[in-house]
Amino acid sequence: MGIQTYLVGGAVRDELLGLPVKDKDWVVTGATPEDMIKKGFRPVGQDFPVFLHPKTKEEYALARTEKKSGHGYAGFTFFTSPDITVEEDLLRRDLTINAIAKDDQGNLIDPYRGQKDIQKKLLRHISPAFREDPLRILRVARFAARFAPLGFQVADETRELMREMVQEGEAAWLVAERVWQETLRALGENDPARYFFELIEADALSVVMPEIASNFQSLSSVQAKALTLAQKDNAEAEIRFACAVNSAAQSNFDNVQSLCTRMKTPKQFKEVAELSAKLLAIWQEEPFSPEVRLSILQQADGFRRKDRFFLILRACSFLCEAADKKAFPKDQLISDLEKCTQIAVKAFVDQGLKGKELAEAIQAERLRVISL
Ligand SMILES: Nc1ccn([C@@H]2O[C@H](COP(=O)(O)OP(=O)(O)OP(=O)(O)O)[C@@H](O)[C@H]2O)c(=O)n1
Repeated sequence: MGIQTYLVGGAVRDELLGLPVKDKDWVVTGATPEDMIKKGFRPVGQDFPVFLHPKTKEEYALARTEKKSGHGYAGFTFFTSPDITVEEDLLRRDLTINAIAKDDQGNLIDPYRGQKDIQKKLLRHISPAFREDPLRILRVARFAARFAPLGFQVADETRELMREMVQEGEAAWLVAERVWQETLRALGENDPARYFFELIEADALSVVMPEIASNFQSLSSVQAKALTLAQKDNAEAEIRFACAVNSAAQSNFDNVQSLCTRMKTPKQFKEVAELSAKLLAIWQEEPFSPEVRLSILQQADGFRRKDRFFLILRACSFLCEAADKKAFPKDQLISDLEKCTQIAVKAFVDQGLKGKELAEAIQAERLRVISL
């Protein structure tokens, strides 16, 4: 038989979909780790049968079978041997469309009918082994978010299986950091709201992100609409996140805070989400006087954190638009900020003002310029 190399996974899928191919993953059959090292490949990690190509640095994995040995994501043992066929390797994978291989002659090896599912636009699991990895619940939701605009749907039986896994408590084993990683990737997809809807369909959102489960109960929720507006405007991930987690409820601040802390989201995501919720509440509840506008600039630290302030303002705008509320006064606040930043602080210092006095004088001047 000798050593055979196959292109697998996302690269083959994307090629068949006519999409640009990003990462190329390869599977090698008929080889031992020693064979790979002799050919100049570099092993990745200690006991994982994955190697980097000496030139391209692409990943070459020895064909393997996997077996679950515990709960959640940690418990996996795998078995690798030169006898394992590419078909056996494909069987352990998640979705049929991800389980097509291409040999070096260009022939497709498609034992689980991935091409047919590409035609039918179905995200369908390959075998009951799908349930061995709860992360796949999130992956399916993420692939739905990516491919929904191409007309893809999750197959009924896969939805059913995902629901069963959640009922059996499998989703509860997902560590928060993994949930965040998948969620961040999903936020960048073409239909990010679909990710949350698929998790609702599987009854998984209330397990992995209970703090925001109520935000996606309806397809036309404000959060879903805001998230879609943000995506259409190519908005940054922080803005998309702020749209997804926002809620008019008073308990929202605590919810966002606990969600971000639990998932260990980067600081900027937490701050943009919290501050946009805060600014919206101020704007909705108080008259939009120069004093309130100045207080908004200060509370959001717009003077020092201008880039972050713009993210917050855009998140607020999408949320207001989605709620059919009057437009958020983004341009007004930007203009206020510009006027304030033009104040020559030096003139006050030159007058001999210091400390509290200086701060008060600048404050008064800021209020004066934005009231003009
Ligand atoms: N929990 C997982 C992770 C990965 N895979 C398999 O490993 C391949 C490579 O995984 P990955 O690079 O994460 O995904 P891609 O399908 O390449 O998708 P992306 O375009 O998002 O990288 C997948 O196609 C799938 O066959 C899997 O079955 N189960």
